[in-house]
Amino acid sequence: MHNSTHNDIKIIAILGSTGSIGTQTLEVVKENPSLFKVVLLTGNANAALLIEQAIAFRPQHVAICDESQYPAVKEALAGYEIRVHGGHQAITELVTLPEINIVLTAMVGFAGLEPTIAAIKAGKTIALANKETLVVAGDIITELAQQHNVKILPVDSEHSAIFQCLVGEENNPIEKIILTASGGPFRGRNAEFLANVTREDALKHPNWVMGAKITIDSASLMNKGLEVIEAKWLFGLTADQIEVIVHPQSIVHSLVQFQDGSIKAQMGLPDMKLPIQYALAYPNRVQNNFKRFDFTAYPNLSFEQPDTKTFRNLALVFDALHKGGNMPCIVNAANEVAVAAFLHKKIGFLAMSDVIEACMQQVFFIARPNLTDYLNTDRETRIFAHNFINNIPHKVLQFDTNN
Ligand SMILES: NC(=O)C1=CN([C@@H]2O[C@H](COP(=O)(O)OP(=O)(O)OC[C@H]3O[C@@H](n4cnc5c(N)ncnc54)[C@H](OP(=O)(O)O)[C@@H]3O)[C@@H](O)[C@H]2O)C=CC1
Ligand SMILES: CC(=O)[C@@H](O)[C@H](O)COP(=O)(O)O
Ligand SMILES: [Mn+2]
Repeated sequence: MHNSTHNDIKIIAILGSTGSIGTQTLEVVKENPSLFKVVLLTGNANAALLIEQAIAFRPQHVAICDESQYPAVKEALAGYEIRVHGGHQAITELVTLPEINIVLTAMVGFAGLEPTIAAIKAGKTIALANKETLVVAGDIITELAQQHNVKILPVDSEHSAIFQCLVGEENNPIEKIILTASGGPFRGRNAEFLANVTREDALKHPNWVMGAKITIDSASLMNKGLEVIEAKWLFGLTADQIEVIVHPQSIVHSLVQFQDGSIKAQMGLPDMKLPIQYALAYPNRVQNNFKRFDFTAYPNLSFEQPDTKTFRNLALVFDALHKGGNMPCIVNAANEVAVAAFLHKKIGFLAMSDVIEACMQQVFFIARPNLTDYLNTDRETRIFAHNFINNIPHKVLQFDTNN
């Protein structure tokens, strides 16, 4: 384990550097060259951006998961002292490089699980954006982190907020946490309206610019469901200690209530660079020029109950949490397939919850899964979900007058 003082440079691997979190992380690194240096950048298919990032930041290694893009990246970086790797397995090996202090997991989906496990086993601090890792196998990840004395520092804005509220409260038990949700672009809408929304409608998040998958998750409230499970594992809570409240302005990023009833909140403008910087610089705070919050510009911060009858995903996630075992892993895989199908206009918005519910009912339940069980559950759920989608009657496919 490397211990850093305020003045030590931290050596960072960014998994998913070509995405929304990845590119913002590079902005933070660029602003703080005396604090952070990247040694590994990875992308899935965006070879052009990965090449551009490699030339700008000069990491020792880059890896592209989509092996068909490997020759292009290799050729473009031939004149530089940068080693180019291809395929998923390369990432799982590269995260163990001895010089790495922090692995920032910003790839999307289940693909984050195995590299994160490898990084923890190698003793690396994890700056965790990839919430799906904890949703799928939170028990294994948190136990491994304890065994290897590894910190998991949250990047997700809500969890960073809670983490920041807990500083100095190490001996004070949490009564409950309150996760804020924006409510997404369809807040206040009914099922009749949701039946006809398109991918373009759902991709218009009111407050955050993010990757497509998490943006759809936000619109369906699945993002908040995934965050409930993420919070359970990060902070050692029961489902009953986690409340979700809709806060359309996304200024209060989340809250912690202690046993004396006192509530602490962390606030600020919606900008992921702050939680990214906090995770990388932890335990220090670093001066920056991010736009500051002005209370008078937001005279009405509001809060309301989530509508879990219309947005069924959140209720399904609480069911999955109460059932435990491999049920959250089933929910995650079903949701990944459903979101991809929605983005490809194969199913409508409401059908995403149908896919998840059917998988929860039909995929084999395992009360005490091991890692192999999780990998099998993920694979079997995807097969079941694809079959289910292929059998959905035409009338519930996504309706889009533009096509
Ligand atoms: N965006 C945000 O503000 C927030 C995001 N998060 C979480 O962070 C993670 C990343 O989100 P976001 O940055 O928005 O997503 P993006 O879709 O913008 O970026 C995803 C990144 O992962 C890479 N990637 C995609 N599929 C795979 C795969 N199968 N294997 C390896 N790498 C892959 C992409 O590569 P390429 O582009 O080259 O294909 C890209 O670098 C998600 O888990 C999300 O829930 C959490 C809080 C906020
Ligand atoms: C920026 C971030 O952390 C996202 O997870 C965000 O919270 C999504 O917004 P919703 O509250 O709409 O899910
Ligand atoms: Mn979040």
